[in-house]
Amino acid sequence: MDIITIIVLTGLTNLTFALYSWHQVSNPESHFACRAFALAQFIKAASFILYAISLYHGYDHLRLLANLLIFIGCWAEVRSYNQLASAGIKASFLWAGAIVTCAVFTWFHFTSGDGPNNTMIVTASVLLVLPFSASVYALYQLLKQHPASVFPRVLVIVNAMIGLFCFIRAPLAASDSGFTMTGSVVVNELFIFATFLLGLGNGIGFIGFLKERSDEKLCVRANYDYLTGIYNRQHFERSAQKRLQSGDTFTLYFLDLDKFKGVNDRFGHAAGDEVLRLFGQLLREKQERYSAISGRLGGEEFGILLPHDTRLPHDTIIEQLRQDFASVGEKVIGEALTFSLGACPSKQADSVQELMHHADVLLYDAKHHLSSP
Ligand SMILES: Nc1nc2c(ncn2[C@@H]2O[C@H](COP(=O)(O)OP(=O)(O)OP(=O)(O)O)[C@@H](O)[C@H]2O)c(=O)[nH]1
Repeated sequence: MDIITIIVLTGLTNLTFALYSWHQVSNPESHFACRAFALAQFIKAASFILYAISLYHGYDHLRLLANLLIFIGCWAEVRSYNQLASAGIKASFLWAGAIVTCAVFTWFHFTSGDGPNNTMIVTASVLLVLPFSASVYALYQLLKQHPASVFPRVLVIVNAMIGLFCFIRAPLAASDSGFTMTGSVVVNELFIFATFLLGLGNGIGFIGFLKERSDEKLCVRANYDYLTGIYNRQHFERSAQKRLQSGDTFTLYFLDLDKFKGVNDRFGHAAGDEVLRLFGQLLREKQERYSAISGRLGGEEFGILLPHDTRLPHDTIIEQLRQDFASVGEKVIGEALTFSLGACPSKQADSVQELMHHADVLLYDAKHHLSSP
């Protein structure tokens, strides 16, 4: 495969990533860095296609333009990684980087004589080390934030390797006057091909990372209650069913906040939300401390599944919860709040639905008792 073909392929690959990322911009789950990445890929795609045309026809000034677009595309890519990782690279640094690299390259282009000579390869290779170093810095921040994800690792390696290749290519080109883009230096073809493969890894790494994040967000949305951060009803029931099937013994408690409508009516919906949020937090603490499962089952209805081997007796845990909830009420609305509950031990039912039904009947009795004079 000759150099021009590889460059065209690189441009088409960039174009594919650009179109995909651009399509993702309208997806509400996607990261806002998608737009910057799409823009960078469009610029790079244009630069590689122009570069191929300039080599094919021998248009020097078109090649200068293509080279400048490559620099701008690489700095635009740094911007997208910077946004993705919130790495804190200032916009002024990116602008300065782009302007300086473009200016230096243009100067060399007009002073080193015509043609795709090796001085230009040396200059481009050296200058490209700068944006790739900045990319590695931003992506390393991303890796630190998401150490379990494979994609930031791939991105760091890929960008470090491209930077390294540029670094190695510069002295090789400088020491061999035949090392040009139009000459058939195998080493240069290998460099260009490796850069193409690495560019492929770059796009896959970025898109893979975005996909992983958006899947994670969807998973959280599907399984957790947005207000309290604990499981939603569906996930609570599923988790409880798993415990039941695995033969664990536990008691399921159905908790309903008392006179909650009054909280909303007298203190406003925001205060009501805050009470719900803090109650969810209390349940989450119990979940973490006692290997329990807690969930919001409906508006002001909650569930907690307490295993039978908890350090403290269940009565004590529930009493603590009552006291903590009273304090939440004091804090948010200046009055102690209470909840009613119904409980059902796991051995009394074969399914979670049955367990919840029994607990609900007892809860109803408790509520009825509460509202009776
Ligand atoms: N602030 C807020 N209120 C909610 C939310 N979901 C449900 N509610 C309110 O919870 C209240 C539940 O009212 P009721 O079912 O009458 O319950 P209650 O007032 O606690 O009465 P008892 O259960 O009989 O003590 C309604 O006013 C709902 O609007 C929510 O996400 N935020």
